Amino acid sequence: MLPGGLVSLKLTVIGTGYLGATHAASMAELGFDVLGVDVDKEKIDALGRGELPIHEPGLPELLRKHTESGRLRFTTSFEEAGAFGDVHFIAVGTPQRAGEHAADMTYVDASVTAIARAATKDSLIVGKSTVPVGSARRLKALAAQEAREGVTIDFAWNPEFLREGYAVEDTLRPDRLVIGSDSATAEPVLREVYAQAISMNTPFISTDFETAELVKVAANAFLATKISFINAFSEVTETVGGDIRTLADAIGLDSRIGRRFLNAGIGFGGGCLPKDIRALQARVSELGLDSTMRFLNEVDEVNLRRRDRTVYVAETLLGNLEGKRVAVLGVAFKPNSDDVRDSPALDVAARLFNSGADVSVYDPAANSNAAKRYPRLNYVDALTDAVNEADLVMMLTEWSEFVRIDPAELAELVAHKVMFDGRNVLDHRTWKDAGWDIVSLGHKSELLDPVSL
Ligand SMILES: NC(=O)c1ccc[n+]([C@@H]2O[C@H](COP(=O)([O-])OP(=O)(O)OC[C@H]3O[C@@H](n4cnc5c(N)ncnc54)[C@H](O)[C@@H]3O)[C@@H](O)[C@H]2O)c1
Ligand SMILES: O=c1ccn([C@@H]2O[C@H](COP(=O)(O)OP(=O)(O)O[C@H]3O[C@H](CO)[C@@H](O)[C@H](O)[C@H]3O)[C@@H](O)[C@H]2O)c(=O)[nH]1
Repeated sequence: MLPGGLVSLKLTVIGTGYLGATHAASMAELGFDVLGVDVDKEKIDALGRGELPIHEPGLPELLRKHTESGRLRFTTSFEEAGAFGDVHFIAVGTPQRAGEHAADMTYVDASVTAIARAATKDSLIVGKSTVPVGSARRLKALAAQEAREGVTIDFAWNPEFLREGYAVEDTLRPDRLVIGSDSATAEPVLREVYAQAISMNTPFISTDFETAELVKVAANAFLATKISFINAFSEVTETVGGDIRTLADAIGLDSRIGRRFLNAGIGFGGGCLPKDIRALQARVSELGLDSTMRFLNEVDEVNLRRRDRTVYVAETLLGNLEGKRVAVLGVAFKPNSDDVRDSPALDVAARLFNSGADVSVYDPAANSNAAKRYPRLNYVDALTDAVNEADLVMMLTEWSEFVRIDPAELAELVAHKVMFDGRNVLDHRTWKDAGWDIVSLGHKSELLDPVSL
C-alpha cells in the first residue's frame, strides 16, 4: 500500500526536460518531496545547483526555491529513485523517429524498464509523455514483468497539456486533469497528488488508458488543424485580396469557433504539434485505419507551405538573395521559449542562408539553441546589431520586444525599409506611415505574385 496523507507521498519525475523540469519543480511547490531523474548528467548537475538549462518564465524561481529548501533533488541513479518514490512520473521524450512519422518510444520503454527494475516498494508509474495509443497497456505489462519479486507496480496515464512559455501556470492551474487507468488504486493516489487543482474545481476526468492517450493527441491535432485552417485561408486572401486578421476576428466571434489559434503566419512548429500529428497518422495506419487521419497530411502540408511562401517572399522582395543582408528577428518556435525544435523561423533563416543571403539572427532566448543546429548563421546579441544595414527585416517570432519596435527608430538603422511580419502582429498602418514597405502572409501585395499551387 502507498502511504496516505498528501505530503507524505514521495514523487520522482523521470526525464527532466521542458516537461519534466516543470513538473518536478511544480510538484515541489505543492509540498511534495521530489526527485528528478535523467540520464543526462550535465543537465542533472545544473538542475541540482538550481540552474535551469532552458528558458521558461517563472521556472528558475521555483527551481531555486525548492533546491534550496531541499524538497527538490536531482539524480541520475534509478536505484535511488526506485528506493525513494511512491509515484514515478515518466516525462522522457517521444521524438519523431528518424526518417519516419512514428514516435520513437525507445526512451519511454527504457525509463519504464529501469524504474520498474529499481523499485524496492509498491509504487505507481504515471506516464505523462505523449505516446501512441496502446502504449500504456503495453507498458503496464512491461513494468509488471520487470518488477522485483514482491513489489507491485500500479500504472496510470496522465497526459500533459502545458504550453511552453506558460508551463508553470499550466501545471499549477491546469484546464483539466485526465487520468487513464485500469485499476481502482491509481485514481485515489493521483487525486492526492492533484488535490490543490481539484480543490480549485479543475475538471478531473478519470477514464481508460486508450481515451487518456487519445485525448492528448486529439487536442494537439485539433490545434494544428485550426492553425492550418486559417493558414489555408491565407493562401486565398494572398491571391484574391482580403484581410486574414479581420477574417479570423469575424469567425472567431462565433463562440462555437473561438478566436484562439486562428493567428495566421509562418505556421506551427515546436517539439509537439508537428511530431504529434505525424505520429498519430503513423499509429492509425498501423492499426489499419489508413484513411482516418489522412486530413492531417494536408494540415502538415499547408503548414510547411507557409515556410516555402516565406522564402519566396524574401526572394521576391530582394530580387536575388546572394549577398543580401537579412535580419531575422526571432528563431524560437514561439515567443517566451528558447525551444527551436521544428521551428518555422529557424527553418526559414537557414534556407535563406543556404540560398546565399547574409543572415543575422537575434532571438532574446533561442540564439544558443539555434546555433547548435545551424552554427553558420550570424547570431547577434541585440536587435540593433541584427538590423544594422539590413536589406530586409523578417519578424518571425512575435516576442513582445519585436511587437513594440518603433518603426521610425528602426528606419535609422537599416539599408532598406522593408519589413516582413511573419506573425501578423504589427500595425501595418503605423509602419507604412513611417515609410516602410510591410508585407505579411494572408494579405495580397503588389510586390508579390499570388500563391500558385
Ligand atoms: N515540451 C512540452 O511543452 C510538452 C508538453 C506536453 C507534453 N510533452 C511531451 O512530454 C515528453 C517530453 O517532452 P520534452 O519537451 O520535455 O522533451 P525534452 O527532450 O526536453 O526532455 C526529455 C528528457 O528525457 C531525458 N531522457 C531520455 N531518456 C531517458 C531515460 N531513459 N531516463 C531518464 N531520462 C531520460 C532526456 O535526457 C531529456 O532531458 C514528450 O513526449 C512530449 O511530447 C511535452
Ligand atoms: O494561432 C496560432 C497559435 C499557435 N501558432 C504556432 O503553433 C505552434 C505551437 O504553439 P503552442 O501550441 O502555443 O505551443 P506548445 O508549447 O508547443 O504547446 C502545444 O503542444 C504541447 C505539447 O504537446 C501541448 O501540451 C500544448 O497544449 C499545445 O498547445 C507555435 O509555433 C506557434 O507559433 C500559430 O501559428 N498560430
